[in-house]
Amino acid sequence: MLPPVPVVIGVFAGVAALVNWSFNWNKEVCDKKWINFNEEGLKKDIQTKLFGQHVAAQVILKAVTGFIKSKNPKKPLVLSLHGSTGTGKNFVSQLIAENIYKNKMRSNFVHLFTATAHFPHKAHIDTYKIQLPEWIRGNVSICPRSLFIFDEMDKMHPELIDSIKPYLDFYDNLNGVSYRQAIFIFLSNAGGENIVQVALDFWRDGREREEIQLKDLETALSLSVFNNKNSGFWHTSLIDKNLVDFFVPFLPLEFKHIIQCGLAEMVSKGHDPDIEVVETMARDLNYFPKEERVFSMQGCKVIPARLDFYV
Ligand SMILES: Nc1ncnc2c1ncn2[C@@H]1O[C@H](COP(=O)(O)OP(=O)(O)OP(=O)(O)O)[C@@H](O)[C@H]1O
Repeated sequence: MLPPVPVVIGVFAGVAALVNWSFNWNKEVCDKKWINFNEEGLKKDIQTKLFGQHVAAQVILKAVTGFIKSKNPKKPLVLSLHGSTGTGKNFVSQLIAENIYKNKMRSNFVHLFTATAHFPHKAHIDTYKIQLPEWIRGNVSICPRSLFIFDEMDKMHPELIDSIKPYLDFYDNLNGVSYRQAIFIFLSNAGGENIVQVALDFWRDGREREEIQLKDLETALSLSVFNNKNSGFWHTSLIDKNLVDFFVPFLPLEFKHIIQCGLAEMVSKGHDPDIEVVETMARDLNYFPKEERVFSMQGCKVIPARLDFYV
């Protein structure tokens, strides 16, 4: 005998609910289960994984921790990271994401934007400058604690920069969306050569690298010394309204940091760390000044590819 219709419907509804639940239980949502700042984790990662960046480490740790712990931020956190290639700007942005979002860089609430890749055609700027704010607005309305990483900021079109300025500002809300929980990280090489100059001056004066303080680098990061037209523009336009909370300098890396990066890379590739292998690889890289070979030209960027030839 067949079961009565209401029982069949009930069983079907139950199965459907179970399927729906099992499908959704692991779906990332904008809540504490998925977004939970690990203050100690960030501190430890910055202290143990980021090499040779004592100034940036201190500023970033303070800025991010202070902002996330603040009950009532008046604006989103805006960090601008500056320095030459391969010094750890993308890397530290990843460490930040990893200690806020359970899904790390794969989180739906972490957004990486590279103007030259996402918006490559200058002729389409009028469309882009509508799309970019819409994209930010859409993401923050889904999750107020969104993280935006803008790479190659110095190559971004001035009108695009203008289009995102309102979201970095002190507004309570814009069209019903509040941006005060969001974090914006801008990455650029702008000012990198000035930071290098400070590091070189310290080295020539026989002073320890660790003596370099943020105040020694402030001129290097100041607007007056930026000569690139675009980076000058974005810097002016963000600085003039105090939209950037912290300008963070990344120092050029030395031989000993290349060794640290190399050993860490060996471990992450599943090898036993081998100092001889790493030293051989490190010696084959390019350094400046030419004679003394103090600072690495490409920072740690080429290490993952180079190491493969040595292990
Ligand atoms: N200071 C550092 N400490 C530890 N690892 C580093 C550091 N700098 C670079 N690395 C390693 O090198 C890789 C490339 O560095 P990263 O992408 O962060 O450089 P970048 O400063 O963003 O360079 P670019 O300006 O060219 O984008 C990182 O993924 C990391 O593995």
